[in-house]
Amino acid sequence: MAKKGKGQQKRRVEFRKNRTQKVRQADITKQFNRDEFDADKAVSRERISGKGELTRKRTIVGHEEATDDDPDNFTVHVDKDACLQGRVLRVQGLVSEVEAPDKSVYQCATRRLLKTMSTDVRHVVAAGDHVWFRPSGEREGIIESVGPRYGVLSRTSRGRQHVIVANVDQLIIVSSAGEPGLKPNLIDRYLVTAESAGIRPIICINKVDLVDPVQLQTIVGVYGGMGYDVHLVSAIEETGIDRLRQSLIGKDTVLSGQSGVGKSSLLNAIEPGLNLRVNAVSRENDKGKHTTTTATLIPLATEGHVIDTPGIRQFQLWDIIPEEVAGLFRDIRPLVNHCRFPNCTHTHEADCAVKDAVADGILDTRRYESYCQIHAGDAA
Ligand SMILES: Nc1nc2c(ncn2[C@@H]2O[C@H](COP(=O)(O)OP(=O)(O)OP(=O)(O)O)[C@@H](O)[C@H]2O)c(=O)[nH]1
Ligand SMILES: [Zn+2]
Repeated sequence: MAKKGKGQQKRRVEFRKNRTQKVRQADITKQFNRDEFDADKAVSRERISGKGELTRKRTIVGHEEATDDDPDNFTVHVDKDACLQGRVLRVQGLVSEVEAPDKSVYQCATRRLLKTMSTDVRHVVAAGDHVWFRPSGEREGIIESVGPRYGVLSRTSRGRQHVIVANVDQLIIVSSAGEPGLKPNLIDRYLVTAESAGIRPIICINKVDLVDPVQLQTIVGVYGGMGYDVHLVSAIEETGIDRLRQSLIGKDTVLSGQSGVGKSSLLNAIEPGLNLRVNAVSRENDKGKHTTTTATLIPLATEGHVIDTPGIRQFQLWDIIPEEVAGLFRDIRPLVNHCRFPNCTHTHEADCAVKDAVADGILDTRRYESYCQIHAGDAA
């Protein structure tokens, strides 16, 4: 018996040694491919309800390239000479506010044919959509076609995907170095949400004037090492603001983070008056019935928009199932294929490459703990 036990132990040690080698060879950082956030892919993720499986699927509603006689594939012919291209700034009931190329805003209804195509999305038109619309009357129009979507923030209600905002380029995760103190686990939650939606996350640590920069080295190292952009800024002292402002140009950006971290102060520092416009929209939303879901794109002076909704500012993880979480952690994803069990949850199993990576100092312990919390569905 004792002999067999020893043999087994030896095999395990061998197995682990081989695997550690393979993992090191894989060179984790190489796999953090920024091209994933390439807008061209126009891909959104959809869950096959009940099975916990994921497929990647193009969400195309009324794609412009197609013809009327092809009703099954969500295609509509658009007379481009009579229509304008625009961007939906927000949707309120049946009316969409659409920004034309000359920046004027049209109040648009939606063509009935498009509405009948609404099968797997609750609303045919969502804030952020790229549309073709036919102008009519005084700054009014009809939306004729909706372009493919990427970077979709959505939630599922009663088995249907409810798009809150589409075509978001990036999510700025705002946290603060002090008052309130840094909460890396909360940053991890936002990262998981962004990764799941295919939106490029940017980590912004505000109020660096309150701490010794040395205190932030570890966290900057961990996230920077994974390929994330990390900005250390102070809205009050205006440090790092120029670089942050640059990253917003020509992009559609959602800003989120806990209350009090300085989101409003940062918006003020980036562009005077921007925060006032955001606040005006928030106040207006508060009056409406759909407080948590009415997203609004607010144009920036330098092209691009910031997107604000009270619901998105402090949003929680949406629609993420436990089995998905490891794949959304950039530092854990390359390890999972090396676990002994294909359905390893990386929490209690033997011969788990993720746990071994923590023990070997390859994976940051705090990140692993964060994974365990999110996997267990614990609140931040
Ligand atoms: N020391 C320091 N304080 C800051 C900085 N930025 C903002 N603050 C202060 O932090 C507090 C909160 O700032 P806000 O900009 O209102 O924070 P917010 O994230 O918009 O908060 P909510 O509107 O509640 O979501 C205010 O008292 C600001 O003056 C900074 O860079 N350094
Ligand atoms: Zn494992």
